[in-house]
Order: sequence, then C-alpha cells, then structure tokens
Amino acid sequence: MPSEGSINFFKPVEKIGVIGMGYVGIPSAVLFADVPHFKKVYGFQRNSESSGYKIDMLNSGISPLKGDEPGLKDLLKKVVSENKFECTSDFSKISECDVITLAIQTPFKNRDSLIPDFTPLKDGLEKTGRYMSKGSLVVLESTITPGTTEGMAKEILETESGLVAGKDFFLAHAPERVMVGRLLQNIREHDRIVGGISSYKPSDSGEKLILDGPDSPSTKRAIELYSPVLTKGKIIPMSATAAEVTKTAENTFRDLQIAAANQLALYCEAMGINFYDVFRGVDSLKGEGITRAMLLPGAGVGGHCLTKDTYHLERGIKIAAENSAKIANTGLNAGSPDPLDFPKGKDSLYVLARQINDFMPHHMLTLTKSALRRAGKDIKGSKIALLGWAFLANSDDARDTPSEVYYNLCKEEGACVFIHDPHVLKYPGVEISQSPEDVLKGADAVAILAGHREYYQMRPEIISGLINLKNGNPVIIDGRNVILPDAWIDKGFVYKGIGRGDKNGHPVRLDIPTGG
Ligand SMILES: NC(=O)c1ccc[n+]([C@@H]2O[C@H](COP(=O)([O-])OP(=O)(O)OC[C@H]3O[C@@H](n4cnc5c(N)ncnc54)[C@H](O)[C@@H]3O)[C@@H](O)[C@H]2O)c1
Ligand SMILES: CC(=O)N[C@@H]1[C@@H](OP(=O)(O)OP(=O)(O)OC[C@H]2O[C@@H](n3ccc(=O)[nH]c3=O)[C@H](O)[C@@H]2O)O[C@H](CO)[C@@H](O)[C@@H]1O
Repeated sequence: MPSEGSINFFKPVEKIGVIGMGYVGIPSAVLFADVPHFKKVYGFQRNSESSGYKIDMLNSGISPLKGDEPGLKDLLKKVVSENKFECTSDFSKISECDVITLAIQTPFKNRDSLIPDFTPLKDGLEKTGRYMSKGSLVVLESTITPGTTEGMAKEILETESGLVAGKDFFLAHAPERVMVGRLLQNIREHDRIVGGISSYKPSDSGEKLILDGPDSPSTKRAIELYSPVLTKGKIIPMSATAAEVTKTAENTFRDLQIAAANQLALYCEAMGINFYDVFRGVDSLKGEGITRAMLLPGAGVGGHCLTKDTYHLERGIKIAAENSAKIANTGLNAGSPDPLDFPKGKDSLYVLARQINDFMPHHMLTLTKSALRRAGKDIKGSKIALLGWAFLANSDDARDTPSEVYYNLCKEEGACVFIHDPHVLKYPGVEISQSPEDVLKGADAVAILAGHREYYQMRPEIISGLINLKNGNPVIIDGRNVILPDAWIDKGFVYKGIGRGDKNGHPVRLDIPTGG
C-alpha cells in the first residue's frame, strides 16, 4: 500500500467488483469486463426477493433490464463466455477486488419528506467495508447528497474495515449520467466526472499538505479505472464533493431552465401573447456567446432525475451549514458565520423552480375547467380523455409522471378520467388504454399531457366524430404544444394551450353540428 498521499500505486487494477446490478451497474460492469487488462469483474447483487432473479439471468448472459439497450445483449454474452464477468451474491469475493464500485438505488422515502432513503446504499457500504482489502479503491456511482462520500460513506467504510480512507484505501465519487435506452453509449461517450476524497502528505517542513481534487491519489486511482472505458468522453477530475454537486447541479439547472420557460408561458397566457413567438425572438439572439438556452413549457416535469436531484443539492448545503455550525460551537473558530451567505428569509431559487414545475399540472386543471366553462359544461361529471401517461415523449417511463397529479386533481373535481398511452401499458392504480377510440368516445374534454408522436397525427374532424358533441362544444387542452390551434377552433373546439395567450381567449363557434 503506498504511503499516505503517495501516488505510486503498487499494483495495476485487475479485479473489479460492481455492487448493484441495475440500469447503471450492469452496463458499467460489462464495460469494465471488456477492457483487456481488467482480468475479472464481479457483479454483486443481493439475493433479494425483488432482484435476486437477476443473478442467474446475468450468469446466463441474459440482461434483466427492460427495454432495448443497444449493444448490451451481445457485450454481456461476450464477457460471460470469456469468464470475465460473473454475477454473485457472495460478497466475500469483494476481498479479491482492487476496485469496488457501488451503483445502488438512492430513492427518496416519499415525495413530501424528500429525504433520501440511503438504506440500500448503507448496506452496500457495510458489506464493502467488511470485506475490502487494504489498498483497494471504492467508488460511489449512485446519485447522492453532496457531502456523502467524505461523510457517511467514509465513516461506514472506515468503521467496518478498520482502515483509514485516503491512507489505507482510496475513495471517490464518479456519478452516472446515463439515459435508459442508451446506457453503453452514454458511459463511453459522456465526459466522466471523477472526484476523489482529500488526502494528506507531510511536507518537507513537516506540515500536512492537502492532496485534493486532481491531485488526490483517490482521484488518480479512479482515473485509472474509468479511462479505458471512455471512447469519446474525457475525464474531468475534481474533489469528491464537487463531483456530487456537479451531478445534482446539472439536473437542478435543467429543472431551473424548464421552470423559467413555464413561468414565462404563464406570463404569456396572462398577457394574451404566444410564448412560441417570444421563444423564437429570444432564441434569435445567437452568436458571440450570448445565446439564451430557453427550454420549453409543458404540463409538468416528471422522471427520476429532475424531480429529486434539486433536493439532494439543497440537502447538501443544509448539511454543510450544520457541520459548519458544529465546528463553530467547538471553539475552533467560534462564532464563524453560516457558510452560506444568501438573502435572508428568501427561498432557494432552485426550490422555487421545483414548485413552479410542480404547479404545471395544476395549471392544466385551471385550463381544463376554464375551457369546459366556455363550452357551458362543469368539470364535475365531465368525461376527460387524458392522452399521455409517460413523463417523457415517446417513452414508456412513467416515474413521477405529472399526468398522475393532473389525473388525481380532475378526479377530486368529480370528473371521469380515461387514460390513453401507446407506450405505458400498465401503472399501479389506474387503467391505461391503448385504444384512442375507447378513451375519446363520448369525451367532453381531451387533455394532452405527453408529446407522444402519435398525438401529432390527430385530426380535429376525426376526433370530433368520436367525442361527445351532443351537449355543446368539445374541448381540447394542449399541455405539450402538439396541435395547431386554428384547425381545432375552426371545427368548433374550445382550445386552451400552455403558453398560448394569443389563442386561449378565442371566439367560440356556436354553430357546430351536434351529430345525429
Ligand atoms: N437509471 C438511470 O437512468 C440513472 C441515471 C443516472 C443516475 N442513476 C443513479 O444510479 C443509481 C442506481 O440507479 P439504477 O437505476 O441502476 O437502480 P436500480 O434499482 O436499477 O439498480 C439497483 C440495484 O442494486 C441492487 N441493490 C440494492 N441494494 C443493494 C445492496 N445492498 N447490495 C447489493 N445490491 C443491492 C438492487 O437490487 C438493484 O438490482 C441511483 O442512485 C440513481 O439515481 C440512475
Ligand atoms: C443522466 C440524467 O440524469 N439525465 C437526465 C435525463 O432527464 P430525464 O430523463 O428526466 O428527461 P428530461 O428530458 O430532462 O425531461 C424531464 C421532464 O421535463 C419535461 N421537459 C423537458 C424539457 C423541456 O424543455 N420542457 C419540459 O417540460 C419533460 O416532459 C419531462 O417530464 O435526461 C436529460 C436529457 O434528456 C438530461 O439532461 C438529464 O440530466
């Protein structure tokens, strides 16, 4: 084992353990296994009721992941047949590994508390600490609250192993930035953020020199691990905490950009103008590095990433302030101010962005009720055709979907809601139809919640033939800018669209045929 802070590793990385055979761990493990000079990769998977089945599947060269992952099937078969990858629930094999990476889920306990449930991750860290050898590198790939690597993870590993982080073993955070559907490509091509913990080495004068970020031996060891896997991507070294903030901030900023578009859309509606005119205008200011990356407004923000990573970041600064206060109280630097200087009593901009994005399904309800009123109907007792349950266009992923919020709000108002989605076949607690006719027949209102390509094909004359014309004008609410308002207004629809202040107050045709 190198002396404290030394960067001369005594042996190259040969055996790797990846804990957590999921969307992140499986592609990560098979890519490591395909590197010629990495001799063996163990995929550690606990033999739980919900996921234990993966062990035999993986050892048979079959991926347990849903959906198509280009290249994964063949690569998995290859590394299994070469005996370079083996899935196991025998965690004692961790002792053979030079490197252990943890790709374990880090969900929030519930949408309200927004406190992460680190139970599975802590279990993975305890097993790692129990079996890891001196000189090994531990890397957390899970999305975690900033401060976790230098904090909770380091504490658990040191307690379980009796070793000292940064001296007897290396510790880093290398967050995953993959998208389901292109896991291998993303790992190979995205730049890789690598953040090792700080180490210390004695200077000639006997003082302790801090080796941090790119100079940290843990960072350097992690670079040795990830470099052979990258094709287009390059390594971006930094400190462990900076790596944690990078991961959570990249999604926080995307959420913020979407919230900015949503707020502007609400302003445009209130001022009777078309958001998309303003979008084109603002977007035209390009060149000289002065572009404004404006994103698009919509019926809300769903998914596993953007709905949570802001709260990881917020929790990270809260913990940093608490830790600072603890030091302040120990008299080391008594009375030191709160490390965060921020306008007193003001909410975080990022939390406000989350609140604006979470408001959008509520705005969809406002538009629905207003349109039904203009058609002389009450939402209570109305039939609403909800088009699009997935949180993302042309996807079957419905995690944290805004459609569920809108659905529950309409039900609370006494509406009967029928759901259509061509990609999401089932979801707990609701029925989802793949037949547009069944959902649209007799509907008083059509609400578009996801921008699936199928919905761009809808024609007003076809839809009006299906829905309920007998008691007044049909209604359509467009949450994803899918339809052209005039064509539908001409057919007698009452139209409302997010950001469409220029059309939301359109005159309503009263001479529509109510059908035979
Ligand atoms: N899925 C994505 O697209 C994606 C993208 C970026 C980041 N991430 C992050 O990566 C992490 C993993 O996400 P995922 O989607 O791969 O999760 P997942 O649920 O698909 O896989 C986690 C796996 O770990 C196993 N596991 C849990 N606790 C364990 C333990 N103590 N010991 C051994 N195995 C254990 C589970 O059984 C499961 O098989 C999360 O923090 C997530 O936020 C995921
Ligand atoms: C590795 C990782 O963490 N990757 C993340 C993942 O994020 P994701 O899977 O959650 O997908 P997103 O595209 O972010 O959409 C989220 C929701 O926001 C709505 N939305 C979107 C854009 C817009 O202009 N207006 C909107 O309203 C949309 O309908 C949906 O509900 O992939 C993104 C690249 O796709 C990445 O950038 C992002 O880091």
